[in-house]
Amino acid sequence: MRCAGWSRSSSSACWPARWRSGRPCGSIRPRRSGAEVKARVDAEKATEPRVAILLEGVRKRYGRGDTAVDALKGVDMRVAPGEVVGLIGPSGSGKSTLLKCLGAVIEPTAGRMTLGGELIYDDGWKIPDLRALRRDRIGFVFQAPYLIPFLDVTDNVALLPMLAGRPNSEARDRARELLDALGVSHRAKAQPSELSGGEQQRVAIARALANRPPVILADEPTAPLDSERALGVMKILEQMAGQYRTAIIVVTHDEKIMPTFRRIYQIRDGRTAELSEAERAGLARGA
Ligand SMILES: Nc1ncnc2c1ncn2[C@@H]1O[C@H](COP(=O)(O)OP(=O)(O)OP(=O)(O)O)[C@@H](O)[C@H]1O
Repeated sequence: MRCAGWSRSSSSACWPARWRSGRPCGSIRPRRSGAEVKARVDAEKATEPRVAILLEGVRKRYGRGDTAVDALKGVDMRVAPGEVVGLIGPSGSGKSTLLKCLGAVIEPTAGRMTLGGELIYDDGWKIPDLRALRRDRIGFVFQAPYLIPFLDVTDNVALLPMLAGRPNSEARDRARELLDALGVSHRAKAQPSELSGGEQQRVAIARALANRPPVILADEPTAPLDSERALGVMKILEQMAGQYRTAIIVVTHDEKIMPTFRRIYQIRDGRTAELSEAERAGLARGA
């Protein structure tokens, strides 16, 4: 699938001046302890909605008249907070279209979509500010990390919370906590070009989590990686989903990671079906 490059909206003109000047921002505050993080996650768990992503009869028609294409013909899907779900399907089956609808990049034609307990689409958008929805409620992870080359690792992660209006110190604290959780805190001051591919992908995952979105959409996140690294990325996504109660949908063709999913949706000819245990086992064997 083609990636909707994260950097597209990242014109330097709209960034805070302190980044353009290269000066460090925010004060250094002590890291949160593991117990504090756990207490916060437990508190969030107690009040979280039971379904993070609910799609009901989502349809998407491109074009009109004789040339219309019904890419989605009534998609149903349910993902719980903290769950990592696979989405597979042959080329042209509608995977990209589904991610774009869910990511509020394109508008569906009909149906209902609920995200983090909030109805965002019901035969029309229910949210006035789709840009804020994408920035604050949905994290994106792509095949390539798309880190901003002239910001250090911490600023790459802190950027989104700052754009969402968080104070510098809080945004940077959050970045440090995530880099720590992902095992790359020792690279916090490095430039992206100084990182290995695996480290860059971890930073990209930290960035996707930075606004604590209820949902992450991951588009072929392991495609260019060898088996060991691909399984490493999936393990991290699982851990992060559990720790931050984020629902993650992973679009993939990658056979290596099929055994890691407890649930897989298959999209075929614009409709979704959840694979049975036997079908998942068959996929895991490469059958
Ligand atoms: N902008 C568009 N205008 C018209 N038709 C489109 C558009 N985008 C996608 N389609 C069509 O919608 C259908 C689903 O396409 P989509 O890109 O969602 O599939 P996909 O499963 O992501 O495929 P792939 O794995 O090859 O990326 C295809 O028939 C495609 O040709």
